[in-house]
Amino acid sequence: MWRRVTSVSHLTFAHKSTVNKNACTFKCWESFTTEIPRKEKTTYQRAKTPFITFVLGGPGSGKGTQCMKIVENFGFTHLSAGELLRREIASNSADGIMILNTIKEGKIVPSELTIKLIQKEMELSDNYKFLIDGFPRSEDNRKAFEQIFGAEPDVVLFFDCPEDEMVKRVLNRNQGRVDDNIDTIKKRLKVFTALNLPVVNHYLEKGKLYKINGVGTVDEIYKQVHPVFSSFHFEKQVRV
Ligand SMILES: Nc1ncnc2c1ncn2[C@@H]1O[C@H](COP(=O)(O)OP(=O)(O)O)[C@@H](O)[C@H]1O
Ligand SMILES: Nc1ccn([C@@H]2O[C@H](COP(=O)(O)OP(=O)(O)O)[C@@H](O)[C@H]2O)c(=O)n1
Ligand SMILES: [Mg+2]
Repeated sequence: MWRRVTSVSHLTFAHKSTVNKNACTFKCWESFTTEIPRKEKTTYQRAKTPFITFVLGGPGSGKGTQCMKIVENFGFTHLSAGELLRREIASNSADGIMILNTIKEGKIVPSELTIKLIQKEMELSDNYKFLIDGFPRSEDNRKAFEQIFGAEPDVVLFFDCPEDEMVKRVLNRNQGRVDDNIDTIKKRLKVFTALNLPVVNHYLEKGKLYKINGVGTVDEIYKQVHPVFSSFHFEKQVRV
């Protein structure tokens, strides 16, 4: 478990919101104080100011691979939206069949459902630095997140990779995923172009986007990623 040792004056991350400050003050407070063991609430949870990174890019662009390196180097908690949805399918939840069919078709699961899964993981975490990988995948995802969390990301990484390279990587991924076949990949690429690129452009206009060239070795790509995070001052943490 990680605990921040410096004192923090912000009780919520309302200061980051340009969307709905009241919603943020209320909803984020509520969000980070539910389902947390009582003794944690007053000390650590109050001090937590989330640092949110969205990780965008087409299927196979290397999001998950680079997230692992960011976790190793900067102590982020990695939340893959796709992984959370696959876990939901595996748990035989009421939404499982619908999620499975949506993923097989390369389409986007309703935003509220994905956000609920992300929010639950954030509540359960002792960390304050989050990599939200594969989200938002559409303007609807993005707007729903802003509405529910009342906050925007601090950083948005976008892995820019040519389609033929992404297809090659996905077909070699060998993780037994139902959507890693050529038919579904073609659909996912279409959905990516139509729905994800507007999100990329939104964050570009807001000055939050870090566009990374997704071609090269894993280490070559990480060399572009590392400076994005080393330019931020993260507060010291100690293990307790
Ligand atoms: N720079 C790279 N060069 C070659 N293969 C890569 C690179 N980065 C990741 N891969 C491989 O490509 C596949 C897709 O990478 P992944 O990180 O799962 O992408 P995404 O999460 O964007 O779909 C994986 O099998 C991974 O090991
Ligand atoms: N925000 C999200 C993320 C993923 N998904 C679904 O989950 C699938 C797999 O997402 P993923 O992020 O694991 O896929 P990769 O880009 O890592 O290959 C997507 O193609 C969508 O069908 C979604 O509906 N909404
Ligand atoms: Mg992935």
